[in-house]
Amino acid sequence: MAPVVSVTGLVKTYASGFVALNDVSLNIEEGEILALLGPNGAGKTTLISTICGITTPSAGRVSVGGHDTIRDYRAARKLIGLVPQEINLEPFEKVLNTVRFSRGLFGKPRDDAHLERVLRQLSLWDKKDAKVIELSGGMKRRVLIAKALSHEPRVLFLDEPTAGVDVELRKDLWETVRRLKAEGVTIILTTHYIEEAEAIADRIAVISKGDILLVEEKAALMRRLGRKQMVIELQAPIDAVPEALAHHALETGPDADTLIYTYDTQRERTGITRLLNEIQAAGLQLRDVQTRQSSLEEIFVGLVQEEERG
Ligand SMILES: Nc1ncnc2c1ncn2[C@@H]1O[C@H](COP(=O)(O)OP(=O)(O)OP(=O)(O)O)[C@@H](O)[C@H]1O
Repeated sequence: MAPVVSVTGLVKTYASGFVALNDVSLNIEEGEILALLGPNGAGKTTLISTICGITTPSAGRVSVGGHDTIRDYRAARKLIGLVPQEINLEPFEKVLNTVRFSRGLFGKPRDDAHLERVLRQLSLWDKKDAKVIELSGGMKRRVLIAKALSHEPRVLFLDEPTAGVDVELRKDLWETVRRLKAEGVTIILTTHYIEEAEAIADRIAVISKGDILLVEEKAALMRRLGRKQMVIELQAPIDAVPEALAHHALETGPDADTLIYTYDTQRERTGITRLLNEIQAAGLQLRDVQTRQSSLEEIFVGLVQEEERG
């Protein structure tokens, strides 16, 4: 199946001469949730704006639903919903009107039943007659999402949708994103909350200094780059790791009563059985053993640091 969004050799050099996107190529499949992760200034917003046809590329091409975003701008733009990072709403307009107006901008016929569904999904229906200025920050962000969904887009871009949104509402937004995916909408989101990407994305793209460092299925990425740690609690603190265990590259925990063993789950042998046997042979008594998987956050920080070191 052809990708719903196809980005090829995209370069964006701003008038200042700054290269914000450096030969970016990326395919986005219909119906997936792709999280775009990257540090501040990496180029996430520039990439989204260029795909949405708001920023003109310096080189390369983008197509959405098979329509070139420059030659066939209107057809491409009709398929796209964009929730921008900045809240740019008319303060004295009523919620329903502002959403209805957005739909009209795309030349779609009036469909109040659709708008009611969208506003109800976003828990905004009881605010439909409120003026934007009367809403809280989280509600305004949901109005932005309602506007972006007003013309029934096939591809929805969310640029940091949960910035400044409380935990409860963030969970509600994730739920909305999942529901949209179930309806077949393709979703691309940027976020600084890595647990958000971990929770809802199918694939992760990491961008740094205008380059895409990787695009990979989340589960595969975590398997490939993830490490596991075994935390071994001892009955009593130790002064140092016994000589007999030195070849295991163990670390000691802060209270010297834990040993931390980092291993690669991809390897055929993890070395766990041997380690536990040798711990027993060294005369150490165990209190408890736990394992933990490194998080996407640790993987992400590692990747970006590697890139920075060049
Ligand atoms: N209009 C512009 N003119 C010149 N430089 C710009 C312009 N817009 C963005 N930039 C620069 O391009 C780089 C990428 O910015 P962009 O907003 O795409 O990053 P981002 O990854 O979305 O960052 P953040 O996480 O902070 O939102 C930054 O260094 C920024 O200063």
